[in-house]
Amino acid sequence: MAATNTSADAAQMQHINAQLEKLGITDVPSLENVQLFPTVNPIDVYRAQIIKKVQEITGAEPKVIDNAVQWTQDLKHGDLCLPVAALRFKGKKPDELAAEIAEKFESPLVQKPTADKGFVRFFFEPTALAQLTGPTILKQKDQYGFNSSLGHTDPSDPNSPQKLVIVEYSSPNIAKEFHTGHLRSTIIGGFLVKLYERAGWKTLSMNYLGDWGKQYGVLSQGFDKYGNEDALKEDAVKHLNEVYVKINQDNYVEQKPANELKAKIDDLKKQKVPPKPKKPAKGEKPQPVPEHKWTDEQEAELEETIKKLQAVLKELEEKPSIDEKARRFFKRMVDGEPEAIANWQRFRDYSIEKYKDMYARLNIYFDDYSGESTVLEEDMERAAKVMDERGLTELSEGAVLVDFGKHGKPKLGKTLVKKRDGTSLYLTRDIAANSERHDKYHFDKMIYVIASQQDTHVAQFFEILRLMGSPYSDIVGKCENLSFGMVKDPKGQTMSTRKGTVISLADSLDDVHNFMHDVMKKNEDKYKQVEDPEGTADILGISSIMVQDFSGKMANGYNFDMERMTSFEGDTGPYLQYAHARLCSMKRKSELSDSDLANADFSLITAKEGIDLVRTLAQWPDVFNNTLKTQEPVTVLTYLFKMSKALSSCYDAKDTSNKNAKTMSVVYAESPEKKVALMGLYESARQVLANGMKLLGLTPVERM
Ligand SMILES: NC(=[NH2+])NCCC[C@H](N)C(=O)O
Repeated sequence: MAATNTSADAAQMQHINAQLEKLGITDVPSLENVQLFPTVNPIDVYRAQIIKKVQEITGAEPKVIDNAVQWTQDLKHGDLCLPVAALRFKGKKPDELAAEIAEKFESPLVQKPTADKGFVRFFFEPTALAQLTGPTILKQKDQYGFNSSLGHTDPSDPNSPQKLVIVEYSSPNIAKEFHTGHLRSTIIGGFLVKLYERAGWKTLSMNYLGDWGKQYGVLSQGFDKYGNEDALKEDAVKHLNEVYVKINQDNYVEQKPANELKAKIDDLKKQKVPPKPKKPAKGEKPQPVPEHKWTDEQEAELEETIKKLQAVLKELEEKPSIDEKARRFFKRMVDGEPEAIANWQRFRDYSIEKYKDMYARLNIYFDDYSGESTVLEEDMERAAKVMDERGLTELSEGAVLVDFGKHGKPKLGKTLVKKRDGTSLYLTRDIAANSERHDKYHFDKMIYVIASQQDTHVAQFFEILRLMGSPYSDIVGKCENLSFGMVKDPKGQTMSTRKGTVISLADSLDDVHNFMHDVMKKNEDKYKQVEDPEGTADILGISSIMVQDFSGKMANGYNFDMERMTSFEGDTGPYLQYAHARLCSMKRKSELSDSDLANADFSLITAKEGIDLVRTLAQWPDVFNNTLKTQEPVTVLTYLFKMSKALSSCYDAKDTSNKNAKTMSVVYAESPEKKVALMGLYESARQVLANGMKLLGLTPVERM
């Protein structure tokens, strides 16, 4: 859980004021509008300035101006821009108003703006921007860009209580494969938790294990037959999966004769019914109906055969099968029989232990391992009663179902909420768990990170909760479903356990690890200097997977392509890690300390490439705020690649504005002051890169 830093904002403001004073800039709007921004960053000073001046010129409300001012996609369109139509100003045409604002606008921080049709484009004074931004980043370090007041019930009061968000994610099924879908849920959920923490929320990571249902009755029988204590302790996830696969094969073989018989009977029954005439295609004449010319004896004979087969089937089905035994066993588990529960409990505990190892590799920790098994029968009973009282449910052949068509949502179809034998379902458990969590934690928001294949399931359970009325409907009002697209194989094919094409988490982590380790070993000198090469290879591998996952919108699927994601070229994890490690190496070689850099004179950064890098670094706080709105990791990632590109164009840039200036290389700097300034700039870039990477859940490496 995150903690807030109550005095941070005041301190930040003081620091910025001191910087401004040093720059001799006093006409900054007494910074009154800065209170619009919960956390103060240089970019906010510019916003405040623009708001103030635009207010003076147009008389528009500061809040309205604040909402209208946008950042630009490309620096050539300015640092911030104002689409004047968004001021909702009656009387003047947008381009006239834009021209008027550009004409009258004056500020020591901002150059003369340009009017571009209905837009006013603001370009910051580069020297002042560098002198404000660089020192701010070097001072705020791993806090730069984040906004810890948003998670408070009153963002302007750091002493007001923090809000709580529960993120439910990962949620694998015990004994079944931990597949790429679970991996995707895990890293997206991990990102959301970090995002909310950085915005000052209290967060709770919840893992809702698939650990209940008849399949655990199947598993128990499998363990009796194929289980091995040592293997269970060694790697429960792997072992239980093997056992589960074997017992399911047995189950399949066992049921094969009955299933074949069923198919045969269906086939015979079909023969009894005369074939239906085919619907004629457009323009075609109706075909004559083939005659059903069976004699009565033949009919009777067929009838007889069907009866015989049905008798055999009945006999087969009455033998206690694995399936039937599993059903009975599960019933005993539901009834809480200690003997029935004992094995299952061990399976669960050992599996969690193993999951924890895997999560640690991904830098992810859960506060609560709940699961389908933890949902209380009495809560499901209570929910069932409410559903009944509200007229939501109906009986159908002994089972209970909801027909959404009768409640204005025909698209959601029908769904079972209780089986004929009275046991609960996945859906029933989700319904009851929702309010249980609220009773336990009183969350302000809960986000379910679930694969899009389950969109209908989530839509159904949310809708049922809404229909159930208060308090259920109030609680579901605080819930969000974050649905993500499917991960496919490199050729874009669906991965399936049956086809043997599912990539398991452990295997894919090991594969990328090995790949990156081989890459590292190719450079012997560097390799020798890496303190923990195995650990570093792991981090690089995981970065590859995560960056690939975050490269598009979450709703879109992608192809799991080991070759592409591990490449050092293109927008990949290794590329970002390399950019970070290179900056670290530069700092080591410069032999400058943080306190040397604290005195960096950023006015010495004059090359266009350097200025553009500063301008990009100044945007980071806005990118963070925007990410909170989109909740999309790609918002962060796109920015980090843009920034890394601005950075790499600095490496061989020459300062054309200054005859004596050399390249932007720290080593060849023309004076000790310039060396410090350049290193200060690169260290600021490293800090922003690290902040962004960590927000995504990546661990930036110092050497590789
Ligand atoms: N509340 C939920 N239904 N969460 C999603 C659970 C995912 C489920 N265990 C699965 O692997 O498919």
